[in-house]
Amino acid sequence: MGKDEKREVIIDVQNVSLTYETNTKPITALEDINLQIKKGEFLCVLGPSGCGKSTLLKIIAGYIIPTTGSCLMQGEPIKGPDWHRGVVFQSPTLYPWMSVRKNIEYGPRVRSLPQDEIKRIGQHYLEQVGLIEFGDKATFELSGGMKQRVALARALANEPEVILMDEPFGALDALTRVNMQTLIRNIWKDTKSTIFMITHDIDEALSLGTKVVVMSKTPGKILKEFSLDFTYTAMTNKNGRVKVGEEYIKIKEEIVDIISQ
Ligand SMILES: Nc1ncnc2c1ncn2[C@@H]1O[C@H](COP(=O)(O)OP(=O)(O)OP(=O)(O)O)[C@@H](O)[C@H]1O
Repeated sequence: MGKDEKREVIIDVQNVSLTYETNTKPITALEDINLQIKKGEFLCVLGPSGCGKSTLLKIIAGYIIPTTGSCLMQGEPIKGPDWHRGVVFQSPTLYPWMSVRKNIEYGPRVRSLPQDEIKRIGQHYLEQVGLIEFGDKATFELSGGMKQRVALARALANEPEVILMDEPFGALDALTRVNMQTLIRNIWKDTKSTIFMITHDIDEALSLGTKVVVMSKTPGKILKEFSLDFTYTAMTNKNGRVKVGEEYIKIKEEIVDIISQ
């Protein structure tokens, strides 16, 4: 038995299908999805455009309820959004009238935590995403990568059990993207959090994920799950990057074949 098999299941997606009712005809976005996310896992989801990745994330987040099947968090049905599941989207939805620090402190403030605890959390996550000098800036003064770091810190500030990310680095330039990947890997390692991340980038999935799930084109089904450890090699590599060897290339080619079927 591998170490992942012994871990506690946090999210359990059981026989989930989702059909959107539209003005013309119903659209079945997901069909019979079964997926378990275990504590401490970094799960990356890959699949062709429109295969239902965001729909699956929205079900786990509690934004939409499956048409059939169920989605459980620690054994309880997910009935709506909850701060135990932090969400980060491709375009950061920050509050422009609040400073960077206030954006990060937003969740703890809404949860009415004590003032000194709110300040401590704000400071801690500003530091963690490397924005300590930008706490008093307005969010419109930041670059795209910095905004995304604020969005990440804002999600982390609730210390959620699970972080759900939908293409979080999709709008960033290549260099910022690599830096963000290193940042998220380090945060995942330091906070021992559980991450569910959608990406279109196979290299990103392979270099971050401890598990990579590949979905079919619409209606989305899970075609294959890969358990990986490339992300651990990046942590020990001096340059912080994954070593691209024979095994990596073999898996990447297999994923390309599956996605382009
Ligand atoms: N609110 C909605 N109403 C109707 N159809 C929808 C809705 N949201 C998504 N769909 C449809 O459901 C299918 C899955 O969409 P979804 O956004 O989940 O896919 P995706 O894999 O995340 O796509 P992409 O990779 O392009 O972001 C698509 O056919 C899409 O058009």
